[in-house]
Parts: sequence; structure tokens; C-alpha cells
Amino acid sequence: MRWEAAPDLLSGDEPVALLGVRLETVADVRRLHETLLVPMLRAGVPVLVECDVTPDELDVARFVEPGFEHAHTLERLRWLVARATVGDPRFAGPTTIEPHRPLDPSQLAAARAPGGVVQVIAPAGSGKTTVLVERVRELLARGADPERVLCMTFNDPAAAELRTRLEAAGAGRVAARTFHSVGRRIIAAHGLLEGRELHHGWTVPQWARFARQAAAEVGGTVPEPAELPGLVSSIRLGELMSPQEWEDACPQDEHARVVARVYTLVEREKARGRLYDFDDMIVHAVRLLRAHREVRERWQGAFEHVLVDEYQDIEPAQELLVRMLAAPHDDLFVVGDEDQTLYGWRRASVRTMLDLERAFPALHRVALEFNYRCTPEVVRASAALIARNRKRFAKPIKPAPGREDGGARAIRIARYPESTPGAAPRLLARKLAAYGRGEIVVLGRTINALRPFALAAADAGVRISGPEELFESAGAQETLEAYFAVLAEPRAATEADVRVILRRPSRGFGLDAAARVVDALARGASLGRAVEQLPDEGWKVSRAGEQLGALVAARDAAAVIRRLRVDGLDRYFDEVARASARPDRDDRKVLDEAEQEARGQSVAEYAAVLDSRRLSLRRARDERGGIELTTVHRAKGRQWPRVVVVACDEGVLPHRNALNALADAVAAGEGVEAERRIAYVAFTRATEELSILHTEGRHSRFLHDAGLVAEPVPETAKPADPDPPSRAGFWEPPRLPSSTRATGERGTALESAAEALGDHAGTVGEFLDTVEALTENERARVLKAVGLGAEAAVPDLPPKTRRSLAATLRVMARR
Ligand SMILES: Nc1ncnc2c1ncn2[C@@H]1O[C@H](COP(=O)(O)OP(=O)(O)OP(=O)(O)O)[C@@H](O)[C@H]1O
Repeated sequence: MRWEAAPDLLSGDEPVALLGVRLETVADVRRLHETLLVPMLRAGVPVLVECDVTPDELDVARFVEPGFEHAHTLERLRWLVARATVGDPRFAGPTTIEPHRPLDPSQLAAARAPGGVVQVIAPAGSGKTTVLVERVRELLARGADPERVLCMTFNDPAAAELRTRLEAAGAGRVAARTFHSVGRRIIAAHGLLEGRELHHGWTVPQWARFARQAAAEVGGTVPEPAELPGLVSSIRLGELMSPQEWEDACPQDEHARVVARVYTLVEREKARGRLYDFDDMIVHAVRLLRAHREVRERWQGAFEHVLVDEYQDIEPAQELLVRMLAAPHDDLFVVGDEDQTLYGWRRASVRTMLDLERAFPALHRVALEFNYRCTPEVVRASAALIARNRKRFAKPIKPAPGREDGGARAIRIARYPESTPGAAPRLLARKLAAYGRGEIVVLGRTINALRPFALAAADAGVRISGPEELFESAGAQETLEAYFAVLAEPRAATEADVRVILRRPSRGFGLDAAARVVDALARGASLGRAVEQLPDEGWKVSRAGEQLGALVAARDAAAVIRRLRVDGLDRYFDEVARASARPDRDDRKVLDEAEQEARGQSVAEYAAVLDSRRLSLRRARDERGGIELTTVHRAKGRQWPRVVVVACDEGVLPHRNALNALADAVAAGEGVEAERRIAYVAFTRATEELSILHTEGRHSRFLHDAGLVAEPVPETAKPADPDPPSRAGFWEPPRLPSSTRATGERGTALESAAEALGDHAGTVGEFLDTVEALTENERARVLKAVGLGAEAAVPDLPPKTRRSLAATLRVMARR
């Protein structure tokens, strides 16, 4: 029979017999399980299968699915066959229990959905926690053991909130945990944390130290320290590779090699100090579960029903953890909104929600329909806006029934002229002064967009709170502050500032150069002379001395900035943007704005301006009682009565870098679509009043998409000079872990082979002969790449060689 005919069999309750089924490949197993048995059992169709073998007779080693998408299908099929014969509560029908609070029909349909994999599409404000809690009640009413229901969320506050809500709904015995806490529990139970302490992360100077050492060891330029935590996490969580595996498998460009070495150094340092970090909780849990069947079975048995909140933000390693825990019975209830996927650069992809069906073809999908949070005006505008995206589920999003229009205050658009850039921040500061924390929020696309508003608020005496980078500058802002501080008062230069100067742009000096320069400056040397005294290679010293000496001689502060940019600062930040996982670095823009602002000011005057701003922001900071000025990313999942979105301009939102995103990223739903999602999240934070500020003649295209301004984007508003494409905007289209990204059958076979290497008892040649997907030439190439003869015995290979052999196969799997 043809598999495609299967859906026709699902109607009616006539028993179905599938005869002559042959299970030869993993794909056959997957089809039998996902496309036939699960839907039939769910539809209550009695089914008899006649197979050439029973699932129990299949050799697990041959049917290994390293693929993430279809993790452990054979185990799932075996479970289904064993359980389905004795009746499975998973396929029980809905109950008729009274909901814990009034629910609308779409919410009720979600909570009462059949067992198995259920995906709830929950637009902003649609009551997803209400649904999750009701689903838990439904499971309990169907007979689930509360101890074996697990709700998973991203962060502690969300877990705490869910716990409270579960308790209030009479389901207090059900656990609500973060991904990290689940991972931690698993690795702790298997002794991986014994004698180890939690490490909360390295400081930027510590990253800088790793960066310098790595660059010195492998020979390359020093990477930007602030980018390193994200890059190392991407290797760990995106690739699931150990330092050695990654050093063997990483791309061979200079930057990648230096970052790979940073990863090695960081892991070494952690091992020395007996430390573990947050990523370890996920990475090690996943590795344990994947590698050891008995561990997997233990934890799969611990949780019969898995529910996940905010599924759109899940990243591949977390998703793998969830799927492994939910298998083999696959009772998985996920709630999320693809329109609110914001973390492309953190490996979350809009595709995760859209493609869930590929992994679970039998999944049951329900979309919630009403936005209970926002005024009808905001619901309509935001729905019109997001409807312009292509990478989403098309769905109606309606205002809550009976909610009255908000009137003139519901949405206000304010334009301010470009010629007086300080006017809008000052006006807003006056407005903020009338409110308390929690009553209003100021949202910006980036820290740079927020900065003028934060400064004006500070000047007006408003207490403020916000992300760390608003108060402790980074990137180009930090660089300018360091240069001007040192140029204005060289004798008082700090080592931290001088280190920034010597690194941005990179001047190739050794580890102790900054301390020597500070010494020389303190003794009265000029900046140029202080550098020229370094005992380093002559050409480096003389070029840097000349460049820095020229800064001292520059006519005014703007000339200093111009000179710096020409001497390599622009190039330096272009490189940073290219290597960065983040799409929204504003360094070039910060330099543009500073250069313009510094015109006609002396170095001392501009240094004083920068210094007083920094101080004024720090003085106004009040994290407990201050009005929040924050980025849209950080506002996700929250709401305020009044929301002010600032700088809703082309080039800011959408960010100009997104307009330049690479084709791969655009295909994965990044680029302008990702920016539109950010605008959607920003607009839907308001419960009563939404104010949007934009520069006259430069308004964001999203205001037009939302039907809030008549004119589409004026030609003049198009950003002239986007920064260079960042690496795909957003890392690359977020990827599954390496061993799950194999393309096609050949890729899967090679991945399986890499996994199976550890169990092979014969020679390398014999092992490679078992890998049918390899050609003769490729076998020879693999041997050459790892420097082995065919006769070497696999069990005798040193661990490093074995890893490199596996890594070589994995790299081939991805081709
Ligand atoms: N059926 C309903 N009728 C009226 N109000 C509802 C209903 N469902 C949810 N709400 C309200 O909508 C708001 C959001 O609900 P809830 O707190 O459950 O969702 P959430 O987890 O905050 O997620 P979301 O981001 O979807 O709002 C709450 O104020 C809640 O009281």
C-alpha cells in the first residue's frame, strides 16, 4: 500500500488492517508510528498491523535516530504497540469538568484537546496561562498522577507565577519548573554536580582575558569580549559539542578558531575551579539522556505529561530536552506564539512553531482567538501589522468580546522634528514625572534608541531603571568614553580605559601593554610617546604611536572621532557586527551621532559631556522604584497601563541591519519579519494607552502596516548606510544541534555512524566499510583527515582521535 493513502483510513470506525508492512529503515518506523498508528488510535480506529518483524525484534543500534526532529522513534513505536493493546488513557476523550474560570470556546477547545502532542497558538493577551492551568486540571481529571505532570517555563518568575496559579486552581501538587532546573535535577541525580559550585558567568574583563590568551595561542586578532558569552553559548547549545569536538569541526577561519579556543580555555578554567554554569544544566542533561538509554527511561518514566509555556522561544538544545522527556509516550502540550519569536540570535526560530508538525504529523493544533489585554484599537492595529508577515500561521486575532473602544487615548502617534532632537525626550521626561513605577514604561528597539530619553528623564529628576548597558556603556559608547577620558586627562588614565584604546581598533600588543602605558602616562608622557616606549615590535609601536599621537593633535573632538574611525575603528566595529550573533548592534550609528554632536567642542569639553552623562544616568538609577525604560525584548511577556514606544523610525524599528539580512536569514523568518514581530510585541504591551513617537518624515513602515499612518515609508527615510550584514542576522538560521542537522538519508546515516563509533570493536577500515553512505574516495579522505591507517583498531584509538573521526563524519553529514 502507499503510505499517502493513510489519511483516508482515518474516517469512520471500521477496523483497519495494514498488511505486509516492511520495517527496513528508520523512515519506515517513523511513518508507521507518526502517520498511521498515532492518528488512527486517536481517531479511535481499531487497527491491526502485519509486519515482517515486530518492533521488539528490530536492532536498536541499526535504527538509531540521532536526528533531533524524530528522536528515538523506535522506542516510541515499541511503547505504542505495547501500550495500545492494553488501552491507553492518552487517547481518552475530553472530560466535562467545570473550568476553574470562565473560558472562551477556543480556550476550552485547547484545554480539552485529545492527548498526544498538542500545539496551542496563543496570541498576545489571549490567556495562555489560563489555558495551561486548565489543561493540567483536565489531565488530572483524566486520571493523570499529579507527581508525573511537569510544566516547563523559561525563567524563575514565570515558574513562580505558574505555581501560584496552579495552586489557586487546585493543582498545587503539579510541578512548574524552568528548563534549567529540570536539567539541573537530572545531572545532579547522576552525580555530575558533586563537589561543583554554580558559576554565574564571567565578567567582561575575564572574557577579555580569555580572548587575549586564545588569540595569542592560535594566532589571530582578539575578538570582542562582549560577544563571547553569546558565541560560546551558541557552540554549546547550538552544536552540543565539547571543546575538542568543536576545535576539530569548526570552520577554519581565523575568528572561528580563536572563538573555539576561547571555549576550550573557559571549560578548562571551569574544570580547574570545579564550576558549572547555566548552559551546563541543559547541555549535560541532553548529553546524558541521549547517550544512556537507562537514564532516558528513568526520566521519561518520571514525567508522563509535559507542558511547555512560551514554546516560540525554545532553542534547539532545550527542545531536544523536552522531546526526550516527553517520549516515548509523547504527551506534550506546548503553548506559544510564533508572532512573538524574538530571539533569532539566540537560536530560537519562528520555524520551531511552524515546523512542529514535521516532527509530529499527528499533532493537534488549536489557535486562541481573543486578545484580552489590549484595547480593541490596539488589537486591530497590531493584528493588521503582524498579518503582513508570511512566516506565521494565518489566524484571526480579535478584541475581547464586550470590551469597549479605548477612545482617543488608546493609540497616540507623536511626531517630532529632526532639527530639534532633544525636544521629544524633554517632553516625555515631563510626562514620566507624573507617574510611578509600573504605571508607564518607555520601550525602545535598542539601548541607543533609549539613551536620549533616559538622559532627559535623569536631567528632569525622574528616577529610572533599565538594562545594565544603559548605565554601564558597552561597544562604541564605551570606546568613545575611554578615548576621551584618556585624551582629556592622560595622567589620570585608568588601565581599563587604556586597554580599550589598545584593543579598539586592535593594535596587536601583548597582555601587559596597558599597564606599561598607564605608567608612562602617569609619569607625564604623551599618549603617543607612552605607546612608543612599549618593548614590542617596532612597526606596531611606531604606527600606533603615530596614530595616537595624531589624536592628541586633532583640532576638535569631532576631528578626534573622525580620525579614530579612519584609523580603523569603523572597520573594527564592522568586524564585530559581522561576527556578532546579534542583529542590532548600533556601534556605527553611535559613532555617527557622536561625531556630529562633537563638532566645535574641544576634547576637554566633549570628555566632560560624556562624563557628566554617565554620572547623571548612574545617579538617576533606581532599580526598585524607578520608571522603567527598557528594550522591547526585555518587555516581552509583561504589560503596563501606558506604553510609550520611542524612535519608531525606519532604521531603528525595523533596525537598519535587518534590512540588510542575508537570504538564509530572511527565509528563516528573520530580517524585516523579525523586526515586525518586535513592533507587534511592543504595541501589545499596553492595556490602556499606547503612545508611539517617531521622527517627522522618517516613520517606521510598521506604522503604515498597522494602519496608523496613511503614508508608506517616505523615500528619504530609507537608511542610507546599513551596517555590514551580521552573520546571517542572527547567527545563522537557527539550527538544530549538529547531529540533528544532517540533511537527508545520507546525512542521517553518517550521523548514526558517528554515534555508533564508540561501540565498534573492529578496525577503522571495517568500521568505515559498514558506513554504506560513504564512497570509496570518501573513506580514504576520512582516513587521511584523521591521520589513520585502515588497520588501526577502533577500541585502541586515543579519545582525541576517536572524537576527530566522529567529527569528520558529522561534518560530511552536513554537506
Ligand atoms: N476567557 C477569558 N475571559 C476574560 N478574560 C480572560 C479570559 N482568559 C484570560 N483572560 C484575561 O486575559 C489576561 C491574560 O490571561 P493570562 O494571565 O491567563 O495569560 P498570560 O499567561 O498572561 O498570557 P498572555 O500573554 O497570553 O496574556 C488576564 O488578565 C486574564 O484575566
